[in-house]
Amino acid sequence: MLSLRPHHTTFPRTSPWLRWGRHAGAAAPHCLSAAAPALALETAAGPGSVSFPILVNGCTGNMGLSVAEAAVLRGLHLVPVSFSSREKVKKTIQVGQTDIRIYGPSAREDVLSSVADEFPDVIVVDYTAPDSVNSNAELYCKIGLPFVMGTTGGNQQLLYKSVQDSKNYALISPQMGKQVVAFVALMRIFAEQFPGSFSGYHLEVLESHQASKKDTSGTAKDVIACFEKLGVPYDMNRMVKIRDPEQQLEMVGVPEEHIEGHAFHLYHLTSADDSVSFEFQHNVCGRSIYAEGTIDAAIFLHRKVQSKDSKRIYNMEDVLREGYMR
Ligand SMILES: NC(=O)C1=CN([C@@H]2O[C@H](COP(=O)(O)OP(=O)(O)OC[C@H]3O[C@@H](n4cnc5c(N)ncnc54)[C@H](O)[C@@H]3O)[C@@H](O)[C@H]2O)C=CC1
Ligand SMILES: O=C(O)C1=N[C@H](C(=O)O)C[C@H](O)C1
Repeated sequence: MLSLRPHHTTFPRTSPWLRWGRHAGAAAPHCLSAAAPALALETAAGPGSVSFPILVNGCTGNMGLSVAEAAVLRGLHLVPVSFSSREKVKKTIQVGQTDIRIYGPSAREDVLSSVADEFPDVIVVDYTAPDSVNSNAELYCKIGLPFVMGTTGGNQQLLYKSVQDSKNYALISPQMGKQVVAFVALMRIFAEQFPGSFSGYHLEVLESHQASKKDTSGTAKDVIACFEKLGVPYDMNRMVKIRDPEQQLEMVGVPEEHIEGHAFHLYHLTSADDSVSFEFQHNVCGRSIYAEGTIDAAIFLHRKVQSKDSKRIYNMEDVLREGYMR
């Protein structure tokens, strides 16, 4: 019998992830192993083939690098510049045949303006840090650079307002993994169809990410918003955030090779009298699902810009609805 009780701050011995963790051996084959060929990325582009310049901001980090590699594999033209939060950085990063020069913050506006002149059809992808979301977005909007914002956190209301006010094009999503996006969409439709249907239920949420993740899962926040509509209030401060590699190995069951890149989420609902329970999980090993989704998002946004679509702000559900769900 599951016994997730309110106000647990640590894992109870009977936590479903502890149970699940015992079967990690069975779960692991579903995850990409570290020895798998570099990303299971197709070289073919999505629906129809297309190529355009793409600038990936945050190439010094894990997601930025994965997206840059995926862009090359999908035949996009990688613009050879990216940025860092640190001023004194004399660095280049090689991705495929391209040497990407990394600039400090003071050069951002000049370099981006030159990029906009040289590559008028460029799409910018941002995978930086939560505290850079708003300032980066404001700059892209000021210069008129369409962007895909994969970075989570920041002030989301302000982010949307910046894009709206500038009439720039943007695709914003804390989750680029298309199958996970479809799951979140399902939860949203569920909540819209049956609001309040889980009134009286109790919700526990656990998320586990690599230790370097600074913020709380943006995806979990979106799913929780659906549970709230279903009638289950939730205090975000109660979310169990696991960043300790030992706990991830022993309790969560993350395969060792993915301790530095995983996103496991568990939502557990219990009825008031404990007689009914529901459990939802979405567990990702590695980053290929996000990198592939991000390239689809960039291709989608490029098409919207080229066709001068009147809608300016998109999310990943828009991408899926237009047939990019492969
Ligand atoms: N939308 C999605 O599907 C996903 C979103 N993310 C989000 O992407 C962001 C980055 O994640 P990771 O790559 O794992 O982090 P990371 O820490 O590996 O990389 C971030 C990089 O950005 C650099 N950076 C920080 N501020 C910057 C700035 N102002 N300008 C340029 N570069 C800057 C850092 O030096 C670092 O190299 C996080 O917010 C994370 O939550 C991560 C995975 C999937
Ligand atoms: O930082 C990550 O790794 C991830 N961040 C996104 C989020 O916060 O929802 C998506 C996924 O969980 C991976």
